[in-house]
Amino acid sequence: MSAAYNQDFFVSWEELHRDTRQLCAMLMDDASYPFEGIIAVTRGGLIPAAIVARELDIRLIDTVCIASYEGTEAQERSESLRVIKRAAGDGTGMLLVDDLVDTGATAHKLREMLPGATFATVYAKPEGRPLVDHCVRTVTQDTWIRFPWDMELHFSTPLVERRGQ
Ligand SMILES: O=P(O)(O)OC[C@H]1O[C@H](OP(=O)(O)OP(=O)(O)O)[C@H](O)[C@@H]1O
Repeated sequence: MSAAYNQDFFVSWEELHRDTRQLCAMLMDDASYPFEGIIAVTRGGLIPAAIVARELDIRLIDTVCIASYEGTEAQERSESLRVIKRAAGDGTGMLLVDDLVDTGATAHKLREMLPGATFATVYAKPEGRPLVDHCVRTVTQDTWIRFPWDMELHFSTPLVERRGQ
């Protein structure tokens, strides 16, 4: 974890599912609803996008594929992004879905490429929040969100044993 992150926020599959459904309810009140299709931002947006597609009965799903270079500490986040695949058009009528907006660097690039799209993320941090139209939950900038696909179950030592009491 980078020194800029001081706390973890663990998200279970159930929480992610519930939060994404809540996002869907918000999206149904958006001026652009119903959406013609979804553009999922790989990779983190793929699972929320599948849930949104199910809830909003959307079958047209495109992707925009973005990867981060392993940068030096001095390298700006925006300079470390590499667009592998774009989505068709300018995004008009489409719903962009990602799991998270953090610094906003990815969102900034997406807005440039797809100015017509409505942009939704499940979670947001303050620096990136102004760049998305909808999100369910905001966490502090120093929080690292631990998504369920990055986790695995482990035995948890009882508190008494951990503290040696
Ligand atoms: O607001 P930013 O600081 O740009 O960060 C947000 C982006 O970071 C995560 O993707 P990541 O780069 O970890 O790639 P992945 O989803 O393929 O793992 C997340 O899915 C967003 O796309």
